[in-house]
Amino acid sequence: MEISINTHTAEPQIEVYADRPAVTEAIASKLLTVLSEALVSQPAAHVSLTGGGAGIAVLTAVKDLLEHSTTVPDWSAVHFWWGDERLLPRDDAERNETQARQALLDALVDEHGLPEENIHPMPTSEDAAHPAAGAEMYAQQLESFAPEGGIPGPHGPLNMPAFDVMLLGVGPDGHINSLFPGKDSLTVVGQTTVGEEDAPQQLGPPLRVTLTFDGIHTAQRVWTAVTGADKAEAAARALAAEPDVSEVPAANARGAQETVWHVDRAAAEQLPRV
Ligand SMILES: O=C(O)[C@H](O)[C@@H](O)[C@H](O)[C@H](O)COP(=O)(O)O
Repeated sequence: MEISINTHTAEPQIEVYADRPAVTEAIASKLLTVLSEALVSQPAAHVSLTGGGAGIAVLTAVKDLLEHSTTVPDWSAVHFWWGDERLLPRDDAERNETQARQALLDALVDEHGLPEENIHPMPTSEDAAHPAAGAEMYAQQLESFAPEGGIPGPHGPLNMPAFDVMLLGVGPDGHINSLFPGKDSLTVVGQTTVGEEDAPQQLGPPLRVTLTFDGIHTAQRVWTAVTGADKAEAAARALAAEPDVSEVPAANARGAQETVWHVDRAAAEQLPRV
């Protein structure tokens, strides 16, 4: 199964920072700016969140920045979605939703005017009996925020909101969201979400819901947060010339208008173009 990069998306730009705090502060600051600017000409802005250490650290950095930043979006017009989730009970500590609420979203709701209904978590194990059902439920939620006619994608229009920013972490094996090397989910086209029954054991709970590559590629901006020496090989493989996406899904972490890899020095160690 060889999968190529979707070349109708933006070539990756690489930004190297000293360490994880520098990566997460930079992303947090850009996020506040991009959302504020988007809301000048749009009624709403949509952000897709991710899990993992770096993804959650970005949210903590946003919360820290709120204390002294003068560039702050109108949170009542910002919607938060997820790129992947574990099919676990509501409030389970391993859910990306639970971690994101603790890191940032609870504070935005309690103190900064984010309406609870603007938070769009992926289904829990109470909501959906299995990942395929959860994926279908989330596809319907996404569809209810789709612009008329959907968003153009390489395999036809997709019914989902246009994400202004999609945050992604990258696993040491090169996965993004819950798109893991060698899995059938990588070949799914023309739909926004897919279920994963068998995430690699060492990466936590096996039952997942994830956006597809097509779903990721509709995002205007895709920003990765990649830190630590254990990510150096995955980053180098993803950013090498002509990678096989089925072996390193992160090679296809690309946005419609902008793709930025935010890496710290340790993760950049093996990059060909830095
Ligand atoms: O649900 C998840 O686990 C994530 O969405 C996953 O794709 C994560 O972003 C990577 O595994 C990187 O995680 P780290 O930043 O912890 O390495």
